[in-house]
Amino acid sequence: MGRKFFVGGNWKCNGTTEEVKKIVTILNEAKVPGEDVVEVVVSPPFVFLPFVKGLLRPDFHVSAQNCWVRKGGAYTGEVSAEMLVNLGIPWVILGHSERRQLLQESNELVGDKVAYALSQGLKVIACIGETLEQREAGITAAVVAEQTKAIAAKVSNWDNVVLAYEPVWAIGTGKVATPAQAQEVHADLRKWLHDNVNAGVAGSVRIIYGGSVNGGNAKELAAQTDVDGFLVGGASLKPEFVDIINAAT
Ligand SMILES: O=C(COP(=O)(O)O)NO
Repeated sequence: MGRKFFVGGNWKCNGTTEEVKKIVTILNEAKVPGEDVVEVVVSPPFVFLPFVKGLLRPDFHVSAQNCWVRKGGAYTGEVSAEMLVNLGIPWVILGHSERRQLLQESNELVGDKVAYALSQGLKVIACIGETLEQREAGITAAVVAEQTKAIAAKVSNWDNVVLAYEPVWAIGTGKVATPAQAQEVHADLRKWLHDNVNAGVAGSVRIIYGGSVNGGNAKELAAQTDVDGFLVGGASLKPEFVDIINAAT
């Protein structure tokens, strides 16, 4: 396989200057594997991005949590991909379920956002995941395939894409997917990529899991063949984020 382990920390809409300084100090002092083993990307709110980038250790990287779908301009409140590039922010999370649910971001819009961000030179953590109702209805595979298809329809080069499977029912609930549940969906996604994109992309794209990952469950999840890392929410704001990074080894 040879896929480098990836651990993302999605801080969501959290933090004060003091809190951010504390988190970054913990990260800067953390004993973790080298970046040849695990890639660590933390995603503060926009307002803290340059601040965190300036304080964070050089082997960790920063990500935005979203960006606009086209070139900047008369779009009040939006932040463009060009602005992130201008600030030296290399990554962006797109299609997070909280934006799909709360802001009605459609599969097509997410696909367009991913394509535009890549076109501007950003690396993308593209999020997909089913709701509890969809899982209970037995349509998880179809839902995540549809979400991935909308991204694949607009992406020609997957080198700078990490796919994050985040079951909505596991986000912020403490109800983490079992290792078997995560492995099943990740394997389905890798097969979908193999059958609908190509074998090279299927073998190289990192598919990471998000949804109530913590220091206690990360190791077992990381041991799954097709789990290539995590996108961590709540626990990324705590010292246990370091334990999650170390689950890579
Ligand atoms: O939304 C998440 C996961 O959040 P939690 O770890 O808090 O479930 N990652 O983007």
